[in-house]
Amino acid sequence: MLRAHVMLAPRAAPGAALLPRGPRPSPRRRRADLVPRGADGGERRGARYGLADLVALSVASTVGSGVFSLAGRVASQEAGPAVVLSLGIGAMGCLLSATAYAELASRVVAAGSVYAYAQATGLGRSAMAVAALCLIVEYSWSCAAVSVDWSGKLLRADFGLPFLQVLDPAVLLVLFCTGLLINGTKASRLFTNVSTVAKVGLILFLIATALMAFDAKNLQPFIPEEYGISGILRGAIDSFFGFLGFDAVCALALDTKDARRVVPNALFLGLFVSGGLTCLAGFALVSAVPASRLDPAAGFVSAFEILGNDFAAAVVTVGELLVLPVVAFGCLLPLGRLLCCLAEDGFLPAPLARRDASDEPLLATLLGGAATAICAGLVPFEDLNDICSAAVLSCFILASVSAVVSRQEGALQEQLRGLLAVFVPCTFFCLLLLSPRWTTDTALAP
Ligand SMILES: NC(=[NH2+])NCCC[C@H](N)C(=O)O
Repeated sequence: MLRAHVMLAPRAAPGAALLPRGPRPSPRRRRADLVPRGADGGERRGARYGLADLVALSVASTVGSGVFSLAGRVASQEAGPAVVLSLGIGAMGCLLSATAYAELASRVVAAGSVYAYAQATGLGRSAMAVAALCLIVEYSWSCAAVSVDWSGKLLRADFGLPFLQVLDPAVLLVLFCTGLLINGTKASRLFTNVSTVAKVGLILFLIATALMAFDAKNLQPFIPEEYGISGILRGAIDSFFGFLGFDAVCALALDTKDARRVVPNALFLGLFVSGGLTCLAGFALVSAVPASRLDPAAGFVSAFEILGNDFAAAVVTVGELLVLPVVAFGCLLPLGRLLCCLAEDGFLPAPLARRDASDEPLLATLLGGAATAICAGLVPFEDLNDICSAAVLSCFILASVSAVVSRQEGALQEQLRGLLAVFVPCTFFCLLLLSPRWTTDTALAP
């Protein structure tokens, strides 16, 4: 039997005190507040994450291919110096979805992200099932895709490590991330924070080094004739992947102090930092060398080679390998919590809902890690990428419709729910059918 994990409740219910301060919500929205069952506002005992941790996690799981692969690729093949506009449009698209996530996260404290939002707004079991499936695919397959991409870079760098001939580095990375998660919050938080600081440091180094070679001539013409506006928009679609991952923080709501305030703030702050760094890196790249001379597969490395700065090129090659694993980790972290939440609701076998002494979903994390390692070892990269993109888009659609439905009342809300019970699954299957056509050969092909 399905056990309601979150539910609609009147404003006076326990937990309402945790609603964010600031401008008072309109009376209409106040009546539709969504609060989790339980008198503690939904937080688990010993909620351990704060704003800085969540922003670090958001940047950790978001900043990656946008800087290291997509900026160079879009600049050299689709938009020229106007790559900055492509990146900006991609970031704006994610920011719009982030507003829906933030509104819901300020009203629902649960580990299930879009799944919990669909549940709390009463979208019905089919929408909840689609949400759960999309989230599992998003977390697990994007972790596998990032690991496969990282493994390709490692093998190309050819450090002469004999055991890499036998063991697949992508599988090893997923197992490493799983091991860290099992080790508990302390190890995970340390790894995330240290890797994020290193990643931000590396990107600031890239930006500063590239800007030192700034030449305004490289930005002329800003929109090359052969690419035009359509090139900028194609580039925006490709760069979209570079901004995904910001929603990972929603899955940590139960582990966060004052989640209703902290999670929405972390969503925006994380996306601002990630978006700002990625756009600035794109600008620095095309201002340092002519976009047409960049190697689409090796963005910054090729730029520094053209500039004759071998030291910077070596720093990027090694630095990228060191800081990318945290992107895979950021994808895997929410997966165990989601599986645990699904088990609590009766969608998955009950043992998966078990938590260890420090309240970590041990079995669910192990299962999620093992399944992801198998995907990383067996599924071709393009398939991972296509299905993952379809799943993420479905999650964004679900978050937006949940936000819209939760603002309505009475008969209109009922009608919308009925409509969406059909619309959501249909959209998901259409996206699945269409995905190979519009995402193959985009983003991170190794
Ligand atoms: N939850 C996700 N979809 N994660 C994928 C994150 C990928 C990350 N933005 C990158 O460019 O490497």
